[in-house]
Amino acid sequence: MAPMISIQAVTKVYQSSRGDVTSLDDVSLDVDRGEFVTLVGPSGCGKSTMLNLVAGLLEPTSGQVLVNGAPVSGPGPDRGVIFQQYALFPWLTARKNVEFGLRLQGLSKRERRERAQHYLELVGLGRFGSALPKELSGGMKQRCAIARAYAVNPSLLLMDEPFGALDALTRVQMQDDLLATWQQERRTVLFITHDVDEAVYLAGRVVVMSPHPGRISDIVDVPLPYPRTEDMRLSPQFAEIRGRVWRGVHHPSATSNLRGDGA
Ligand SMILES: Nc1ncnc2c1ncn2[C@@H]1O[C@H](COP(=O)(O)OP(=O)(O)OP(=O)(O)O)[C@@H](O)[C@H]1O
Repeated sequence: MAPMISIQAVTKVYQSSRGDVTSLDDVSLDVDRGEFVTLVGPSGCGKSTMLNLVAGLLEPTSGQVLVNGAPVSGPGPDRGVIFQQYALFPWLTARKNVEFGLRLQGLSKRERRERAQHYLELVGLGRFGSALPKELSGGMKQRCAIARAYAVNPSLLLMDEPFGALDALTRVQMQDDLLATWQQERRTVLFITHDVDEAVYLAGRVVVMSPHPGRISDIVDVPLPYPRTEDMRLSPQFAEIRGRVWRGVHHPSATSNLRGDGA
């Protein structure tokens, strides 16, 4: 079976007023169905560019991106995208926000309502369907955005720093909530973060990127089972994996020779 995502020798060059900027340089990556992969790296290493290429919001300069075996030629309902800013419609209730994407799928009013309720419950907002976004906390808004993305039943979730605007405690809670949701309805997830701890805690595989030009400098397996727990987060094994990812992010030249050695 084809991998869910196949990024094949992709280079992306932006034309800007300051000349050409090579954002991604000959990057290849396959992600299997049901995998949770995090992308981590310093600012400007091309994480968002990579996610937007998979989302179909950008086109590669060379190389190709396949989703489910087919070349990406634009956005589609098979891919749900969640950005740092919650992007909820402020004039719609939480339920109507979740229902919004379902209208395009031609579901009846009753089906839309049931599906929205199911996903609101899945993210712990079952009792907040009639609340407006301004009545929800930052974490609740982001859970609502996740419910909306899940409800359209995408096979792939693309998340660009979704917890970046949240305080540290809410963030940890959101990580557990997201993993719980993912374990129940296993979608493939590509998740961008600056936070090394978050990258390791969530992922089955961490892809470490380095900038100028953007490349993959290391790929680190996280062999910890799900569900992930606080004890795991505080374990020596976690510390060891985090150490390797940390070095990859902060001292990219030291780890770049690891690439491809399967270590
Ligand atoms: N529209 C654009 N025009 C010109 N250059 C761009 C454009 N978008 C991104 N870039 C450049 O491409 C490089 C990669 O940007 P990208 O946003 O993908 O990185 P990132 O790793 O997601 O960064 P951050 O973590 O800060 O969001 C950067 O050098 C950036 O300045």
